[in-house]
Amino acid sequence: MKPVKVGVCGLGTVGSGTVNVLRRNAEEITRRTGRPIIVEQIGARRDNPDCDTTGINITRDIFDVVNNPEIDVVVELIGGYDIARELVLKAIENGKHVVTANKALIAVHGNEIFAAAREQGVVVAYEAAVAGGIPVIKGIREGLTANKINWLAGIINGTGNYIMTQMRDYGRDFADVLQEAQELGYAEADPTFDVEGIDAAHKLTILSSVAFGIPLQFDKAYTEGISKITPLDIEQADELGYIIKHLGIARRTDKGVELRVHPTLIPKDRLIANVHGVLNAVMVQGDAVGPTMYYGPGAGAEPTASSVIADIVDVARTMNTEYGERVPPLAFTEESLDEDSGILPMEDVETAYYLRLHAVDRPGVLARVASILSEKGISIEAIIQKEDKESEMVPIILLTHNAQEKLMNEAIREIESLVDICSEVVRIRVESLD
Ligand SMILES: NC(=O)C1=CN([C@@H]2O[C@H](COP(=O)(O)OP(=O)(O)OC[C@H]3O[C@@H](n4cnc5c(N)ncnc54)[C@H](O)[C@@H]3O)[C@@H](O)[C@H]2O)C=CC1
Ligand SMILES: N[C@@H](CC=O)C(=O)O
Ligand code: NA
Repeated sequence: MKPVKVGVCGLGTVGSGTVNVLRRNAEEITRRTGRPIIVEQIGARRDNPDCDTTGINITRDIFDVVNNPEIDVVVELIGGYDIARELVLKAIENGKHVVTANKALIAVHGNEIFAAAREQGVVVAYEAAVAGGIPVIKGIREGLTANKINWLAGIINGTGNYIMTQMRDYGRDFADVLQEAQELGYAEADPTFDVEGIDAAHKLTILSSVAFGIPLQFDKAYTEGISKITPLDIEQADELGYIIKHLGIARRTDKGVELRVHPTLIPKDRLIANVHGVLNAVMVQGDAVGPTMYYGPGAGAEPTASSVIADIVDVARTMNTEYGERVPPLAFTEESLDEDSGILPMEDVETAYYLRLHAVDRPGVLARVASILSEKGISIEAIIQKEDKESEMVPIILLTHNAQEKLMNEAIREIESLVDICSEVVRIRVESLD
């Protein structure tokens, strides 16, 4: 059968992984696809020593690839927002199918890109954009199609999980581990995207759309990173029976959709609490199936290539069908996307909290803190007051029951204004995930 001709734009970590795996497993892939998939052209600023490109046409201008009439599928692996958007829109205009690993692009410009793809009748596939090698988009979009999905929660940034695991298990320094994650090819070009939760928010935005059938709304996601997590909080959480993980959480409530990324205490006995290193996991709760979890490598050259190539194969299988016969890009038909389903402001979210205060060791401090919380209707589940014979200051750890974020913000402001409280209150949200 006629081969499918692919043009790869960007020959960094994922680009080289994709070319290497496509070539190494060519025979196996053809046995599945029924037709060969060949790399016709690569657009790259420079050669990559990790990738043998012998016999492949290389151009330094990625727009040569989208304008090449021979090419059926453009694979966008340059990353970033602006040039990637221009490249993908041009490819679509030229009638090419597109495969991308770029979550920033899909989360921010996806609504525009999918509309353009529909207009042209082409596919834009993005499995690699969420949780690297885990086929979670396919899992939700196709495998869970019978379900009303109520919530999902995931460890969806490999770099962040790798850093937190290395810090907790080996006491390593944050900056050292981040540098290692960059060398391993896990981190984004701008690693603050990983550390400050922006990358996770991109992925959560995409997951919420395919799970709930809502337009992509990255600008409404609440985002908090991992840079403020301290060894002391990791230790205290452990004593209370919890582990701290950086989670993306999307939940449908009567008031709107929660879309939030932040460090979270989760009970140590949950399966997802044991997902460490560069591994990712996404829990998805469907009304028919119940709880499910998708687990595997969240970053890295070949794991990500695995998803990119799965998308290329999907395109190869469906490129000769009508647009309406294919799985819609966001799982729900475009007409049925719920435009009115608002994202809940963070102040309206309800969750439980871990609070750590530093107080002067004087009688009555704890009572005053408890009274502030109680006036806001926030009830306390557990308190640990540490003794420190060498200091007048003591750490106090509180676990609360569910409370509205707005009321918790007010309570924290009042607690911080007490004369016996010596520093900012540390607040980490707590989720039971059951
Ligand atoms: N590294 C990973 O584990 C994963 C990365 N991704 C996504 O995959 C995409 C690529 O990521 P990586 O391969 O890690 O990045 P990378 O930085 O290793 O590779 C990007 C390559 O694109 C090239 N490039 C950028 N702009 C270009 C232009 N205008 N013309 C020609 N070449 C250009 C760069 O020189 C670089 O070689 C990004 O969107 C990233 O978010 C997704 C999942 C996992
Ligand atoms: N930088 C990302 C790469 C995969 O999406 C991560 O670390 O998860
Ligand atoms: Na994936």
